[in-house]
Amino acid sequence: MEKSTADSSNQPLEKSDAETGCLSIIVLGASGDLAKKKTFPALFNLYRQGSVKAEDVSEFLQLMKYTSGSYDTEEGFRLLDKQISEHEEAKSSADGSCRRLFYLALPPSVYPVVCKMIKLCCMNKSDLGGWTRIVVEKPFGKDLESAEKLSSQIGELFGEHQIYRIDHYLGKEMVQNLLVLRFANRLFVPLWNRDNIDNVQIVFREDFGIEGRGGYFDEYGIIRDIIQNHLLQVLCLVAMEKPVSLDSEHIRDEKVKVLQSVEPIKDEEVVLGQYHGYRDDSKVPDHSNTPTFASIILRIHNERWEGVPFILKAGKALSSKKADIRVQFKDVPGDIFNCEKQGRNEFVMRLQPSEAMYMKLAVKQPGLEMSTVQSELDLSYKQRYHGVTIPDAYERLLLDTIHGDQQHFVRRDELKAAWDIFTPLLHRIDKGELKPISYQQGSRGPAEADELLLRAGYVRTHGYRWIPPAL
Ligand SMILES: NC(=O)C1=CN([C@@H]2O[C@H](COP(=O)(O)OP(=O)(O)OC[C@H]3O[C@@H](n4cnc5c(N)ncnc54)[C@H](OP(=O)(O)O)[C@@H]3O)[C@@H](O)[C@H]2O)C=CC1
Ligand SMILES: O=C1O[C@H](COP(=O)(O)O)[C@@H](O)[C@H](O)[C@H]1O
Repeated sequence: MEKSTADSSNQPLEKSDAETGCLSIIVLGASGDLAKKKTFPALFNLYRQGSVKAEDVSEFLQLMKYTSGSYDTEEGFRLLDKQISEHEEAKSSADGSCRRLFYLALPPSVYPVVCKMIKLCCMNKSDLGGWTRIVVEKPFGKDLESAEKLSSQIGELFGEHQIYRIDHYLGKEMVQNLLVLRFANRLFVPLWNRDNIDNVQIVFREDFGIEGRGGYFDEYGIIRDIIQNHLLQVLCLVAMEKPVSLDSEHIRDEKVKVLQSVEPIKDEEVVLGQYHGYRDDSKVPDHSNTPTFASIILRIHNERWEGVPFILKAGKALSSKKADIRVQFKDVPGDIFNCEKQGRNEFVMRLQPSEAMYMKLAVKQPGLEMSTVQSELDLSYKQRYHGVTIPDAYERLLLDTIHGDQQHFVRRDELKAAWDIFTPLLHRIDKGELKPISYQQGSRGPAEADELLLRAGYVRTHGYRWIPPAL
């Protein structure tokens, strides 16, 4: 554990394996939407799993204390500190160490002042060890400059080992599976490169619009909301080299290298959309230029990926709700079965809904004739892992923060490299130099996005029909 009590240098003073002692989780912004929808349900589920008899939500609620106060004055934070200290004294654990986890479910504009107040009033004071950690949510900045400013402000108060920048996609089962799949299977090792892979798609679709989040969404748009963080993090795990070990720094070192190898985005490789009716939201200006859909090709300039387009696509108010990664392989040279037109090999990982991975491939059509058909090797989690509950991303990530594991959190240089990629494009959209194309709600988004996909080299399978296996 890090002993950060009397440490003003922001460096970890001491490490030990023990993660014991009184734990206080302080949710700042407890009455907000994020806390209601994600943070408290995740905490309740963690509590329920760790306790034998706590099925009852009232037991969980009894563990909570609510304090209200202003974010920019010492008074409220002194009171908060007093309450945490009382709790720590009441619970005084065998080794006397105390752990304080501050979860900032707040607008980023107040992160600096809140962090300042925590540092001033609420740090772990136990002489016997423990730690103070800060969890921050996205959006972490609006562009490179604002993100760096925010990072510097928080970085003056806390060490990188104390800051946990959440990207909840890194807590999803199938996203966490990526490293295992790529590096624990000999099957994939020789294939995962430009010699065999033609193109990669990382797709997020939602079948509902902004639903009351117009104020937030119009300021950020789909690129800042989904692509610059969630989809780009997935891209890193798809494209990175094998890390030296599973140590969080080793993994993040490799992710940074991928991000730094991304080439500048070209205008002709971007399609933006805005759904018809978006501007009806009372908080959205009548002439808003904010995209609710974007399809963007990223190109990675390195030995493994030169020439392979990574198509990142995200949209709101579309015909379906899903998130998946689709890796399309090249054609087989010298096709003796004349099966090329039936479609290429594709490896698909569906992150949601219903986690699955499947490989689309050509097989002999069952029967007397020597003809081929496109079929699949299918690992559908519901069928294969019958009765297993897959934990919510926030549950895993909260547990990681308690265990001090930063593997699934975004490091400062990673964040900077991510903003580096998208800032020029975002600035041009903000200035109105690039305009979104209008699309109908419940559609696939602008037809131009499918045209871009074809131009990128994606070959669609026609006539493929999946028959779900019976349970
Ligand atoms: N284990 C499982 O659960 C399995 C499920 N299936 C299901 O079978 C169905 C077919 O699977 P699959 O072939 O992989 O996926 P799809 O046919 O849904 O998509 C394949 C590709 O074609 C694009 N596309 C889809 N519709 C259109 C369109 N009208 N015009 C242009 N492009 C389009 C998709 O883009 P975009 O991604 O943007 O939609 C994607 O790039 C899916 O519903 C899939 O979920 C298949 C195998 C296993
Ligand atoms: O971060 C966000 O993610 C959600 C989608 O999360 P998911 O886990 O349901 O895929 C999205 O609706 C929201 O706009 C965005 O801020």
